[in-house]
Amino acid sequence: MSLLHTPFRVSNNLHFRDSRTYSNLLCWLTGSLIKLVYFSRYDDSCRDDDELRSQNESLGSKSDNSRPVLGGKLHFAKFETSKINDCLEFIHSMKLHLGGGGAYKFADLFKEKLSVSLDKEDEMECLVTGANFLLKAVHQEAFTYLDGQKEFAQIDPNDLYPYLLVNIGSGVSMIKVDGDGKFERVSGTSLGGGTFWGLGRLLTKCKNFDELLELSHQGNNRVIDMLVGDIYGGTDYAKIGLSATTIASSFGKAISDNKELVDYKPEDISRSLLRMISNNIGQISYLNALRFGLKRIFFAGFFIRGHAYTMDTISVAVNFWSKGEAEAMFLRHEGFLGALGAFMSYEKQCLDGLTVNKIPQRFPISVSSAGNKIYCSMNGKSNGNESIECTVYGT
Ligand SMILES: Nc1ncnc2c1ncn2[C@@H]1O[C@H](COP(=O)(O)OP(=O)(O)OP(=O)(O)O)[C@@H](O)[C@H]1O
Ligand SMILES: CC(C)(CO)[C@@H](O)C(=O)NCCC(=O)O
Repeated sequence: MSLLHTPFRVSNNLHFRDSRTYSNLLCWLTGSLIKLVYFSRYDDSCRDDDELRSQNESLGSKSDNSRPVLGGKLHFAKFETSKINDCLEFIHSMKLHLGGGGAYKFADLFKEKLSVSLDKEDEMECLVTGANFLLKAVHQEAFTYLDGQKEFAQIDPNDLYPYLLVNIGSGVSMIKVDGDGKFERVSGTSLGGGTFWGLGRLLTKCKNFDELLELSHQGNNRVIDMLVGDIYGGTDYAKIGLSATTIASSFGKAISDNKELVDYKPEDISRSLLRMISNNIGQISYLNALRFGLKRIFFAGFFIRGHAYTMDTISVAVNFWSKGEAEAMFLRHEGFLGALGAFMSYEKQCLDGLTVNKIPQRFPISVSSAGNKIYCSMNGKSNGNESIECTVYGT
């Protein structure tokens, strides 16, 4: 694991009752994006402990009157790694940096600008911890997406395992998850989000990822991809189950056309590229699910960005190859699994006996993590900068 791909944790000292705003920052520095997860407590004047405790109890979660309680929110934010200074400025302006421990790639910068050091965490372990936490504790976290239809999945926390977690970051990791802390990275591919963004940047001259993604909306992949119909005179190859519109060869038309790069529209290139990467990931994921008899596949990572065409392509690939047997699911907090997992592991190590409690607004879900009860509810829009409302019980 290169230092650039090392997840870090910036942790401050924890204060209960004696500070009005309590914040605990998790900073996840990997390939392309820096993810931040931090907890901020409500202003004491807005909600008091009794109010939070009774709110939780009225919604079905038990609390212990003898333990201090903090109400607040888990916040999510991301920055491009190249904009590390914006990130540092943000951490500084939000005063998230007080305290800390550890060190690596950006260690000197963090030390110099914020006077904090960084701890190293295991990437796969954090991804799995984050995924398990979200799937068990957060209402409407997982959803299916097919033919433009988004449907939230009802996940029974007692019937979650086993599943395949596919994290699509710069590269792709496929992890078979069997329980809390029980997992195996069974496969991966280097053709991931970095490939889409890297090749896309070179081929279209797009200046940022969002622009490239936006272009793909308007493109037509048939201009560049060679379809079965292009090979079989416009007809299906029904005997082997291929329709005329199936892609026979991604970018295949570029070899036969007497065209140069400038003759292709950037939007068509972007569309073909997105389809190629998404299809390939969907197919490899399904094959791995098949290998281990896994019915559920959860796709995460910032490559997805809640983008309709990406999700649709992955879903179609899983559906096609599994003949409808397996299902692709996506996560609202797709890009924050590692950061959240590191946050959870921080709790395990440093906040012995601490309980994070959800303020369940309508659908309380109780989940046991490291012996603690966790309850969570969501605010804000999916996959952007949003927050999860929490109450925290100290020992
Ligand atoms: N604003 C953005 N800037 C750059 N890439 C973005 C952006 N938004 C989404 N992406 C996509 O997200 C990918 C990175 O995803 P993510 O942050 O989950 O993984 P990573 O941590 O960089 O990579 P890995 O997991 O391989 O270490 C990029 O390769 C790109 O495809
Ligand atoms: C190397 C990591 C784990 C770093 O996040 C990721 O980029 C990845 O899973 N890449 C794919 C490597 C492979 O299995 O071919």
